[in-house]
Formats: sequence, C-alpha cells, structure tokens
Amino acid sequence: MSILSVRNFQKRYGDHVAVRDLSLTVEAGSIHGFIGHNGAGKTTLIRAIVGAQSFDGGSIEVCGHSIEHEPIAAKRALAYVPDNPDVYEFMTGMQYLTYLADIFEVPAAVRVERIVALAERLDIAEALTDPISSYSHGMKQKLVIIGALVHDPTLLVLDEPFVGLDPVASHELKLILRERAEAGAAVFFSSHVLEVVEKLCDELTVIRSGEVVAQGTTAQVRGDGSLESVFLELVEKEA
Ligand SMILES: Nc1ncnc2c1ncn2[C@@H]1O[C@H](COP(=O)(O)OP(=O)(O)OP(=O)(O)O)[C@@H](O)[C@H]1O
Repeated sequence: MSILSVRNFQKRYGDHVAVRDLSLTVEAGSIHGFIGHNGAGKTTLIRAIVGAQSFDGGSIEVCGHSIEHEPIAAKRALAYVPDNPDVYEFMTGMQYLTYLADIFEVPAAVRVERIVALAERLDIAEALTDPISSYSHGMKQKLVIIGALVHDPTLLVLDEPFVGLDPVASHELKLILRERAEAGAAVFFSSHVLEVVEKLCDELTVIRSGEVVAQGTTAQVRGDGSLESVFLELVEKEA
C-alpha cells in the first residue's frame, strides 16, 4: 500500500480548472518532489491532500484512509508545513509545540526529547520560551517544521519548505527529510529550488497549468540534462 495515493484529482475554481486528472503515489521510504511554474496548481493539490481544501473529482488516500471520508484517520498519519507559517502569535514556541503534541496525544516523555532535539538542530532552542510574536519569518518556519514532526507522521507534506530558511537550517532540513525517508516515512514537497529537488528527491512530478507533464524517478525525469533544463523545456512548451 502506498503512503499517499492521489487518483484522477480534479479541482475547479468557478469555471477555471486549476488541476486536471492528476495521479501520483508516494511510497514508504521515498521523497517525492512536486514542481511547476507559479499558478501551476501545486498548493491546490497540497491543500487537498492535507484536508484543507475540497476538490471536484478523484480520490486522495493517506495510508489507505480517504481524506474525504476518513479525515481523522488520514490526518493522524500526516503533517503539513504550509508555505506561509501562520502560528498563534500569543503563545510561546514551547506552548505551541506542546499544544500540537496534546492534539496528537504524543506521550510527555517522548515529546520533550523530540522537541529539544529538533529545536537544537534548527537552532531555535533558546527562543522556545519567547512569544511567537517576537519571532522572525524564518523562526516561525522552523517552529512549524518542528510542530509537524512532533507526532512522528508517516506522511510529511511541505509547501515550499526551504523559502525563508537560512543556509544552515536549509541544510539541516534536507538531512531531516532524508532521515525520515530512511526511517520508512514518506515525504512530499513542492519547491522552486530545482537544485535541492534534484539532489534530494527519489521521485518527481512536474505539472504545467494543472496537468502532469513528467513523472517518475528523478533520473528518469532528468534524463541526460539538468533538472533545470528539462523543467524549462517542459514548462515553456505550448500545451
Ligand atoms: N481561492 C482561489 N480562487 C480562485 N482561483 C484560485 C484560488 N486558489 C488558486 N487559484 C488559481 O488556481 C491556479 C493554481 O493555483 P495554486 O496556488 O495551486 O498554484 P501554485 O502552483 O501553488 O503556485 P505558486 O508556485 O505561485 O505558489 C492558479 O491559476 C490560481 O490563480
């Protein structure tokens, strides 16, 4: 069974078809990159996968649970890092992480160890007792990433996770994503940073105007060229 299975997904906004007949799977142990131009439909699909967006056709299953019909079971298995870290400003970082750990019923002993380890890796441990309102954009982004990992999700879904991170944090996040895959989880993320996608991802889906134009292992999609040259060719070609 795939960790994430999207079949014939379709989403319209009014008369505009934003995503058409999109299918993809992400297996345990795999990092899957999702790339496409601005407005291609990446966030639309990502928000539907995590249950934050309705859709008009097809199906989405997380660990075999339909996000539409079994949303609680599906959401228990996943975590989502949105493209804009929107967190409760009135809490401290630690209060926010504890709140998430409570929702996902993470045992007290495990949660502290996990939070501290991740906070140290992302260099935000000392700020956890400060109110989130005092955080920079990048610090909020780090906090949301830690919050996503606190319940050890089987599927981690991230929308543009490298935007706003400094080079050290960006490097650490790449290591964290690879470690998660090696531990048997699945990772699905969108990015415009093709060098990162090319190095990090086992598999890729490329969309143009809501339709898949390339899909497969990174080596298959890239062929003999660089991912950038393949992407430019695929995306600039007339539909
Ligand atoms: N709430 C909405 N109402 C109407 N149209 C929308 C809405 N959200 C997205 N769209 C449209 O759907 C299409 C896909 O948008 P989406 O945000 O999924 O793209 P994206 O690939 O994530 O883009 P970016 O790389 O710029 O973040 C675009 O044409 C966009 O204008």
